[in-house]
Amino acid sequence: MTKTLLMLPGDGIGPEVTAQARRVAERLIEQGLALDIGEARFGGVAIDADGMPLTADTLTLAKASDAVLMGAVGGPQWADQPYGNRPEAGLLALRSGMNVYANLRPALCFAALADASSLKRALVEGLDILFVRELTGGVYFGEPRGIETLPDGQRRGVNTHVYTTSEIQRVARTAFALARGRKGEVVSAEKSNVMEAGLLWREEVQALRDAEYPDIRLTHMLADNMAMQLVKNPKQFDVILTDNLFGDMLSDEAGMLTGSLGMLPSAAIGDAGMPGLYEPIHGSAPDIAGRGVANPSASILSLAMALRYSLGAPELAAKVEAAVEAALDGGARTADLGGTMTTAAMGDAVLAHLA
Ligand SMILES: NC(=O)C1=CN([C@@H]2O[C@H](COP(=O)(O)OP(=O)(O)OC[C@H]3O[C@@H](n4cnc5c(N)ncnc54)[C@H](O)[C@@H]3O)[C@@H](O)[C@H]2O)C=CC1
Ligand SMILES: CC(C)CC(=O)C(=O)O
Ligand SMILES: [Mg+2]
Repeated sequence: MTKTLLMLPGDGIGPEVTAQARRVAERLIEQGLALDIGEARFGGVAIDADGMPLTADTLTLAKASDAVLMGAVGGPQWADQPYGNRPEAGLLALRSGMNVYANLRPALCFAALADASSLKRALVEGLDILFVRELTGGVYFGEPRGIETLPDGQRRGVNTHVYTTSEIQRVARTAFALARGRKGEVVSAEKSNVMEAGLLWREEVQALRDAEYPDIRLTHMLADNMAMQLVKNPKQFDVILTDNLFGDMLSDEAGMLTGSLGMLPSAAIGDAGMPGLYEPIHGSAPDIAGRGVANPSASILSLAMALRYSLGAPELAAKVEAAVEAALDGGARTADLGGTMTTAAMGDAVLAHLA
């Protein structure tokens, strides 16, 4: 049966990198993949055209698709929007609306890029970490939130870091299940020493492991220590389970271990059979947008994750990943990787291995 992919290119470098992922998807369609590709406005461009970053129609389309491939949203043009109408608020609403609570962020160091990392080759060669980040709860979503003016004239900004048992359990189940197909190890990161929500996280993850996944080796690590351990000895980690905020920061840090933030894809998934949301972990990169120099690898690798987790084509996912690896082995490099290739030339280099 023909599957459907909704593309949401978004802002900044989003349209530039998703254009290359689209070329890859179109090549696979030429080769027999049964896939319909649609596209909709999302983020800042949707604010400009429709007055809001995520219209009800776009959310309906996303939920009716098998997979959504998002570019990136945000930029200085929309900095004066009311907070709840910013491009980034649209992304939070999309994640929440699709109920994609588990964000898989693989940090894989391709052999050809071991010298592109800011760490020494020996520390990153063969690196293969899978972050499982909680995506629809925690401090990005907790209530109350806002900025208020106090009686004495000071202003007070409030966000609430909050988790419930079920929110912790469902993402932890995803991490444990994925760990069974890897090394059977999970390290869970929180700040249980200073945050009650972190203590609850630790207790619930441990209880779930004891009750349902006794075969998994679970350890707990405070998130600040993990930030340090990731640059000291990143290969000690296999699956990392963490919350929305710490997962956001720790996975960007891991991006540099692999050579560039422009290499890291992600998959946001929910309950079995529901559509997934796929996106690079990077943002809209206003500093390089419009110049055609962004690295499209993370977007192409996000398409591969969509093929694996939502489009029923794991063999094509592996084929796309192998094509990216072959392009890198052949010397293909955008500026972030120390090269001079344009975004489109990098796309060409990947397509050359998908003949
Ligand atoms: N998922 C999303 O849509 C996200 C959106 N954002 C938004 O993006 C905007 C910019 O945020 P920043 O903090 O600058 O983070 P960013 O991830 O956009 O950029 C950080 C740095 O990495 C570089 N970079 C990122 N992706 C790259 C790529 N594919 N190729 C080469 N270089 C790349 C950028 O040029 C920049 O120097 C903000 O409005 C932010 O809110 C940030 C993160 C995620
Ligand atoms: C809502 C996003 C802009 C947050 C973020 O940086 C991310 O999810 O990686
Ligand atoms: Mg981020």
